[in-house]
Amino acid sequence: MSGVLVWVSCGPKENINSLVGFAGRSSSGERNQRRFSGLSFASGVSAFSTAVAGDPSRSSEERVYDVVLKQAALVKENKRGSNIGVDFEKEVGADFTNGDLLNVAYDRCGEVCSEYAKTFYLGTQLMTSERRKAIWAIYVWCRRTDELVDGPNSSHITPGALDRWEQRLTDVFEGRPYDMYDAALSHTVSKYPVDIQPFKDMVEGMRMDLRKSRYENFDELYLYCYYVAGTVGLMSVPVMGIAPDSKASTECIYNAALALGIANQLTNILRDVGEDARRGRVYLPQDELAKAGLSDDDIFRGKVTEKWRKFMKGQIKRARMFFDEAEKGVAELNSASRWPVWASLLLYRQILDSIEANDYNNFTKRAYVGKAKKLLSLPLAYGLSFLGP
Ligand SMILES: CC(C)=CCC/C(C)=C/CC/C(C)=C/CC/C(C)=C/[C@@H]1[C@@H](COP(=O)(O)OP(=O)(O)O)[C@]1(C)CC/C=C(\C)CC/C=C(\C)CCC=C(C)C
Ligand SMILES: [Mn+2]
Repeated sequence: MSGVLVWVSCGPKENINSLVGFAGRSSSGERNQRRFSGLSFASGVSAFSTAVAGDPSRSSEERVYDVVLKQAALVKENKRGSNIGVDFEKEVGADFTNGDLLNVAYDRCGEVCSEYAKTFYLGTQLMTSERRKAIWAIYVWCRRTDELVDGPNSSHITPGALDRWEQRLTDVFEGRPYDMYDAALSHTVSKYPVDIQPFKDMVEGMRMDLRKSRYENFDELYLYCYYVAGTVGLMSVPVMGIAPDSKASTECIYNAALALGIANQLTNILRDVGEDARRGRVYLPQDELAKAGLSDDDIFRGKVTEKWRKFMKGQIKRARMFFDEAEKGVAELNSASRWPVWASLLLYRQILDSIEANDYNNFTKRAYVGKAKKLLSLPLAYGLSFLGP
């Protein structure tokens, strides 16, 4: 690995092996079927750069960390969170400067959110109304983007369609929304220091899903997880806000946000092994499978063996390490934003417990968190949200 990566953690300094490299790669140094179909495509293609591109000799972790530093710097420049971006009133077409229409647009985002992510929607109720609306707008954009490759029309999605979606994103950021949901996002990005890069990177993740169905090693998988989920953390922090009395560095808070996205996506992958295999997809790192004496065929066969249990234990351990890293940052967020974050963290984390309770049968049994456990997690999250910096 080239260079030494100094990872900024919000917690007490500790010397853990790289979360990325625990399964064999060298340590990176000190670490401190409800579908949303509201899609329409705009025309127009342009040339796109891969946001987290650059020197392929550098690890994904290093390249993604550059993005974390850049995002943190942007928010810092803006003194951790007032307004930058385009002047919405000036830039956006007359229709959407109408406050009523804008409220309708945000309400629509809220409706989508409550339909697709009920618990999360509930969690946003504690946030201030402005922040809540902005998080809904971001949620809807992410959901629509994900639907491009995961939704009912996914078989028709081409790289060209993703290019057009990315062009449309640029238009949204420049104050030219195409529809109501876009208008809400245009407004959000004009009010909060939200940068376009994590959004572009999520589109890049969708491109990756189109062209790739195997991951050679964890470095490749890490990049995918950043693209499709770590980005969500980076998009959300500028809206959720940082506690005024937080002494933590902005980098460490972004790092925790990234970790939560990665942890969620790894959990998603472990939960969906059987489902993904039936679609011909194996997200698990090929080199780690081989090291465990396993292959794609074992996954397609779907038999829980001792080898599989052992392998899964390692994968679950790694996902938990990312959750631990994320936990260190939640207290640093603005107090009203902590509840939804704790709720999503606790609920997603319990999916890992459920995989264990299913004796690692993630081929034919879907791990889920039952209603009772969900209900218990919400007051627990509420209690935890009082823990400040
Ligand atoms: C407050 C809060 C939790 C905010 C996040 C809200 C938001 C903008 C969510 C968007 C989620 C979304 C639709 C992402 C698109 C890609 C995708 C679907 C990723 C998977 C999510 C789980 O969805 P689901 O279980 O429905 O998956 P299926 O499509 O059905 O397979 C992901 C696994 C990733 C979601 C990632 C997050 C929610 C990251 C959250 C991180 C933060 C909010 C940062 C918190 C800050 C600190 C400091 C810890
Ligand atoms: Mn999905």
